[in-house]
Amino acid sequence: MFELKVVTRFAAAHQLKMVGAKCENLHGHNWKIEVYVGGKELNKAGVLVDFGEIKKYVAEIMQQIDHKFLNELELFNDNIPPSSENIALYIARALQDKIDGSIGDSVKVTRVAAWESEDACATYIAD
Ligand SMILES: Nc1nc2c(c(=O)[nH]1)N=C([C@H](O)[C@H](O)COP(=O)(O)OP(=O)(O)OP(=O)(O)O)CN2
Ligand SMILES: [Zn+2]
Repeated sequence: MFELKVVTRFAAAHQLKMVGAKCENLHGHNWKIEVYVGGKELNKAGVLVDFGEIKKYVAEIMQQIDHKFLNELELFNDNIPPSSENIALYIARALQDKIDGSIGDSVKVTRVAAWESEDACATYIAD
């Protein structure tokens, strides 16, 4: 098994109702996102998938959330609040959709880590 990692960043605002009172106030973060994809077979170029292809898809996904008020996006709601956990889950699903539609099922998103500060990170690990 091979695993690749691509790192990106986005800035956004959010409010979270279910955690400490401080987080109920409108505030923002500069999230650092680590995306991992894995697979067993290398192509003729000797790579699992071109880093550039994954970077392109991740950049497209970032456009949906960068510099947005996340609570107002259709991606999130009261049942799916824009926590770092749900942000990681959204990115994982959106990236897998793009991979399925282009590369095929030889490459899977294995993990997405969403760092909302230097010392706090939520990771979604695919089944
Ligand atoms: N499991 C999660 N816990 C929290 C999340 C989250 O997404 N998943 N998010 C928040 C809020 O976004 C909040 O803005 C962060 O609060 P906090 O951790 O307190 O951030 P600080 O940088 O201010 O850290 P201090 O240690 O309080 O200085 C909260 N929890
Ligand atoms: Zn926050």
